[in-house]
Amino acid sequence: MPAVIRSATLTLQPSLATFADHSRLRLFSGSANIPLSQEVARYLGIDLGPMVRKRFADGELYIQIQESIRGCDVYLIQPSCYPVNDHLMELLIMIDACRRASARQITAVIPYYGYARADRKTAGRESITAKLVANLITQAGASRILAMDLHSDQIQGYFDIPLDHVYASPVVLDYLVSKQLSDIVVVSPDVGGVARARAFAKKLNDAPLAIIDKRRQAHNVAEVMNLIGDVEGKTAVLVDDMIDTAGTICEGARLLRKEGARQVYACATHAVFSPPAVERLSTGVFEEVIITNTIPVPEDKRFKQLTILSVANLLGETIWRIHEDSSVSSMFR
Ligand SMILES: Nc1ncnc2c1ncn2[C@@H]1O[C@H](COP(=O)(O)O)[C@@H](O)[C@H]1O
Ligand SMILES: O=P(O)(O)OC[C@H]1O[C@H](OP(=O)(O)OP(=O)(O)O)[C@H](O)[C@@H]1O
Repeated sequence: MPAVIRSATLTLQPSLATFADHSRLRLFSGSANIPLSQEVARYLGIDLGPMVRKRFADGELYIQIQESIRGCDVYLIQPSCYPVNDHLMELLIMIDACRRASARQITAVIPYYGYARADRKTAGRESITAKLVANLITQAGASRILAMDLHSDQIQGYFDIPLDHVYASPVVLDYLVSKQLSDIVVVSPDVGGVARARAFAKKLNDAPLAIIDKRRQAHNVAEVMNLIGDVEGKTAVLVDDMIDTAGTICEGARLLRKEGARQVYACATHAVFSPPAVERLSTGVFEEVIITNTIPVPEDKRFKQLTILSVANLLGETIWRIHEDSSVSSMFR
């Protein structure tokens, strides 16, 4: 089922485009999301750097950068999405290869940060894997990180190297505004997402906010309890960082319908889409499911109500600003 893929309206400032000095800027893509990397490269007006990536007979990975990057500022684009361990290892090997090739600065561009939900101990004898991953990336030789919509803010502090954290919300808001929806109520599908939903509501002319009280009795099992706020007769816009098995967002949508919402939209940055997400999302409970391309969505995971928005321009602009030592936060004001 073809989904609509839309690019953000964001464009390079002409002055930057005209006088762009790309001589020290190098962009390489891991294998996790090559179409996104190509779009970012297009935005920046450069080619992706040549790199050999292959597997030995025993499954071990081999990476070789195929041009000199001595003294260069290198940007490595790799979301650590499924299969997370392979993509993470690939990123680590790419960083190591760049470090040993005398790159001046290595920025790991991680549009989706896997293992982010293991960001604290929720029970005894657990790992804080999000911190372990931060240690691995830093130890491999990254000098800075560019991440998008991290599951929780504390992950920023897991890195002792500079981290730029950007939001996909301008792209999603742009699209939502273009739909001219009326009587919107922004809904957080759980208490953990309230700050994100509140910021979203503020940008939608201070739309009212509702909150769902979600519990998890077991991993990957979402149970919604109560709704705080009024959705009767309104257009409910559920906002989340990711859709994994879609339990959270679908249980939430069902509750909103039960409480009288006229229509329900789902907005999430990261389309993790583990089974049975697609079956759950395509039942018709949603008017539209709006996600971005931080994680590639293969054809067989696309459905009628799905809209994919591109964050490539946003990432490209951020990379340019980092490279130029100009403000990143001013993009979001
Ligand atoms: N990748 C994961 N998928 C599902 N659940 C996960 C994953 N990594 C960690 N978790 C568990 O999620 C909760 C997070 O706790 P909250 O209170 O909802 O923030 C925790 O039980 C993790 O073990
Ligand atoms: O599609 P699903 O399989 O339901 O998973 C996605 C949900 O899981 C995460 O929240 P989490 O349960 O970790 O709660 P939190 O936001 O309160 O940390 C995430 O923020 C989504 O809400």
